[in-house]
Amino acid sequence: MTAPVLKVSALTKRYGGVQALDGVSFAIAPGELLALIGPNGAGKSTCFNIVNGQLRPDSGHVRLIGSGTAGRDITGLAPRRIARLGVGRTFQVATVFGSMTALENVQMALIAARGQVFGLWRPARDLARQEALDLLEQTGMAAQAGRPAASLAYGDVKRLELAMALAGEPRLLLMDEPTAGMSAGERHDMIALVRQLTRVRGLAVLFTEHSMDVVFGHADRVVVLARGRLIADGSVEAVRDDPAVREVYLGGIPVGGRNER
Ligand SMILES: Nc1ncnc2c1ncn2[C@@H]1O[C@H](COP(=O)(O)OP(=O)(O)OP(=O)(O)O)[C@@H](O)[C@H]1O
Repeated sequence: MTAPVLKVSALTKRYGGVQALDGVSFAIAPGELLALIGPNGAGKSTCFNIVNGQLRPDSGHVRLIGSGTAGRDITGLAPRRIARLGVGRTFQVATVFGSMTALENVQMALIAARGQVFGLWRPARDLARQEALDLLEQTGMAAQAGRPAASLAYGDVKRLELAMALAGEPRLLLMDEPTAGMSAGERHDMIALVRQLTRVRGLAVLFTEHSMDVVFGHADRVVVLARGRLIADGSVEAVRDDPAVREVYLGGIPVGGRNER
């Protein structure tokens, strides 16, 4: 693997009597599309929330690695600080402002990412306009720029959310079930777009996903959690054929052999 952008080492997290994470370690490289999968309750959300600072692990570390550095320990930093260091996130339920247009939503995201302040001498509608249009173009949303977000189709809202996440110029993007609620065609289009963005921008994407067709059709690598433990980390082919994955994750059913959870 090329030098990673992020490394998690020996993460553990317990909620009362539940061991949600138990010594989980993996890394992700620039330009890589890495799927984090596992059955319900495996620890995926806990892992995400630790990486972006919403949760503090009981032990273990998250390191963000810059070019030529051994890595900055970001464990337990506030989510806002982690975001500013280059870790973005999209959520299962999209977070856009319905009454604002798609363009205004992305402008807001750009302004917020830069910590810019509205000036009385300059109308807000002009701020970051071209950059916002560029991001809408990159996410296939240029034609929808002037439409209120509330009037957009579901798949387009998810694209808009992606454009907004890119406004922070992340080096790593965490995507929580990016294709949840989509039809098979929409799922394919969405993940193909994400795939393209990883290639063009050198962006690393860590995503959780229940649709096995998305994971095994598009990911570069797959990390599998089961009851808080990492049971596999490898290529799509290696993970699909891994007996431990078949047994623990899908009870012996060939992984990727069905489309839905
Ligand atoms: N706040 C909490 N308090 C107590 N237990 C929790 C809490 N959050 C998660 N858990 C438990 O920790 C374990 C891991 O949960 P987590 O949500 O990380 O799994 P997941 O893989 O994201 O599951 P899903 O696919 O269902 O979203 C589960 O057993 C869950 O019930």
